[in-house]
Amino acid sequence: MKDFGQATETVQLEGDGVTFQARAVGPPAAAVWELWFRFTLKVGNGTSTTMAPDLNAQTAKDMQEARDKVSFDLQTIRDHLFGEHSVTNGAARSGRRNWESFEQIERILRKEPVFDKSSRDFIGRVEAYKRALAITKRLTELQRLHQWTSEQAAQAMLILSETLPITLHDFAFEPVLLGQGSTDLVDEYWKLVAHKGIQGCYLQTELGHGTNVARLETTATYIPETEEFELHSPTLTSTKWWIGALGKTATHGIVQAKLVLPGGKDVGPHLFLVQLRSLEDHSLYPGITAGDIGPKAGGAALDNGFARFDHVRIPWKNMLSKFATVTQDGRYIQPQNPKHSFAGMMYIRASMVTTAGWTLARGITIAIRYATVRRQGEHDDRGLERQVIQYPSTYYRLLPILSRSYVFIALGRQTTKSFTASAERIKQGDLGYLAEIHAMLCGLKVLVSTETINGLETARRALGGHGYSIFAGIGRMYADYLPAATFEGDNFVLDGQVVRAALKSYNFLVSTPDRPLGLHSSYLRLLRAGMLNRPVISAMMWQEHAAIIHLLEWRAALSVQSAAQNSDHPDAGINYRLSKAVTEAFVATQVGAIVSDLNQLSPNEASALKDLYLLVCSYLILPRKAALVDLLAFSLLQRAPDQTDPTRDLRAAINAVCLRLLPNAVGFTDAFTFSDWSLDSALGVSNGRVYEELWKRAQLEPLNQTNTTPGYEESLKPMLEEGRRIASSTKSRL
Ligand SMILES: Cc1cc2nc3c(=O)[nH]c(=O)nc-3n(C[C@H](O)[C@H](O)[C@H](O)COP(=O)(O)OP(=O)(O)OC[C@H]3O[C@@H](n4cnc5c(N)ncnc54)[C@H](O)[C@@H]3O)c2cc1C
Repeated sequence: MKDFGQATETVQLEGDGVTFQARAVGPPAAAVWELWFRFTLKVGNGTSTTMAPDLNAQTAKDMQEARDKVSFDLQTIRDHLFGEHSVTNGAARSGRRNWESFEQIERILRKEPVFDKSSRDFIGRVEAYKRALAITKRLTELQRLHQWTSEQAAQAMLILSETLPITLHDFAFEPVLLGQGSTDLVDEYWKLVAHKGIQGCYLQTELGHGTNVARLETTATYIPETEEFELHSPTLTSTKWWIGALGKTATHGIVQAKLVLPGGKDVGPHLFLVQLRSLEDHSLYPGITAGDIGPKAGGAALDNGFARFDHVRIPWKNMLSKFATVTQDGRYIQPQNPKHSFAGMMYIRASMVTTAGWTLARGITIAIRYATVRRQGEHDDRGLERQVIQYPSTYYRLLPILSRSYVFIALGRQTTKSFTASAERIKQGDLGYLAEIHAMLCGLKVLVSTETINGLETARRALGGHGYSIFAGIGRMYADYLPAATFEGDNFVLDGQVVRAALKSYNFLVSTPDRPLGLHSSYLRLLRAGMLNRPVISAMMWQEHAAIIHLLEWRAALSVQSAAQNSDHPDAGINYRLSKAVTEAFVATQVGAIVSDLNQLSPNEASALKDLYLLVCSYLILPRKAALVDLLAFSLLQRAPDQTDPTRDLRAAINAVCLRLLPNAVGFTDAFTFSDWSLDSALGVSNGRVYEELWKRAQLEPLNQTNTTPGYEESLKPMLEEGRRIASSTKSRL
């Protein structure tokens, strides 16, 4: 190693056609090394020399070039994405207005120091929890100050993208209390709930039981003499567990407990409002033992908690008795329709579709931006390596995620709309579509959470090693999002509910062929028409949304028919397969509806979006997807006489649509309009300068704040000293 002293010195290494040069500038201890290399390219008989570009500066150029290539008007795509979905004062707001509201909310949030994200990756759990409370407090103040609607408040949460205990109040406690409480109870509490004068949680799961609600052990025994219920946790396994916001935050909870009537009759789980903590000093109420369940794989800021009840008394009116009730003298009045109680869960699942869409949008924005500026591999005549997004194995992974995020956002809008409409009808006692909507939401919840989890991990891996850094932003999101596959119904359990509903619809169709079919089971109409209309496969059909959608509907219809006719079929994966078939057919038809609306747009934008949605449809059939297996199993995909591989045209079509989408990939992610502040990712920065951003963030690492590392004196130093001492006294090799 050469000591360069104070002077600027240069070393040079020459290889075959390449010259590396390195120069040290400044004093030896703090020399800044400048490295560059020179290519000597032989062109014909002559020789030309090219300086390799500055990799760091190139990132910004690559990003700009990618933006220059975008073929569509960004604002049109953005307005499509933000779509018409909200009705205020009876007037539909356009996508533009909706985005403006988004933008305005973000401008307000960005100014607030409490929402600063720069230190969040370096803090421990207690700090993360305290930060979440501070964020929640300010968010509530801002909502009041700016008179945000609940929809705007939800937008603020999406923009912030933080895990907050308040989520449980908004998405679980409030809808269940207001939807299932008696009029008197709702009258007493709605203002406190709306203005966050109390904080709620939803206590269903126990240590010993989650999915099987019927076997919950917590009891609520009615005492007619005092007109009270007595809540009790009789065993360790009856301890409520995993409850979001219960650990430290909630003042109140809705407890799912077995209702025991005077005389000891158990009439199964019912809901009760329980005050958990004092509104004076936040101490736990007598008879209640509660706390945080400890660290998790993600969600550090959320206090998932446990609770046990030791003969805790609550007043009679605290039973959520809109549908089932106990009279003051202790008689049980059954609900007219037990399905009424689905409504709370349905609300949460409907909102999960939108969350999934925007979560995926964040992940894919980071991945596509980074893959655009990251260069690896062979270099071209400018000395530039290839942008990793240009590798087929990269764009083939990333573009389908992009297309899915667009679909989930649109589906979320649609789902919330239809849920709101049906909730109104349910309130009026019209339960006609309840089962259908319940099945649809179960299926969608499974599909969007599974795809979002898979999509985030795929996007993270596409970032290479840097994807593992917390600064990339995807790992944190993945860890926080992961339990969505489990809460609000374990995905594999929900598959069973989708299948049960599908088989029921099929049986109705067989027994009453003229019965109208709901939206979620409209694919069954194909069985009515007979087998003659089975699709004819051709290379061209992979270019057509309608043809692919038709194929997916056929797959669903034949899968359900086959399962119904072979109920003793020994297929352990039948629920998973069938649920996927039914939900993917539904999603595909929804995509069809979105595509038919695109004709209102000008040709450039319409054709770009059509390609994006075509990729969603065709990707539903790809290998590793259950659909392909089903299509082959039901002979829906047959080999052309001149082909050996019946999937070849499909694979070629997917590659072709990816190549058409590729120049617009950055544009599609820009249309989400995430600011750098909101995205909070070193690899997803809008200007492409990812290396500078990584460098900047690494300097904030607390370990880097001292010259000598913490732990040096007590551990590292003695170990090194001992090692050197032994080395100096050891004569022979071990
Ligand atoms: C981060 C997080 C937050 C949560 N928040 C809350 C909350 O606020 N309130 C609350 O009440 N709960 C909450 N939960 C609990 C959550 O609702 C349950 O974890 C979920 O319902 C699954 O129950 P379980 O964990 O007991 O799993 P189990 O029911 O024990 O399931 C274990 C396995 O068995 C399979 N399985 C179980 N039953 C069946 C069946 N019938 N058919 C086929 N397979 C089956 C499942 O697929 C799973 O693989 C939360 C959980 C997490 C992870």
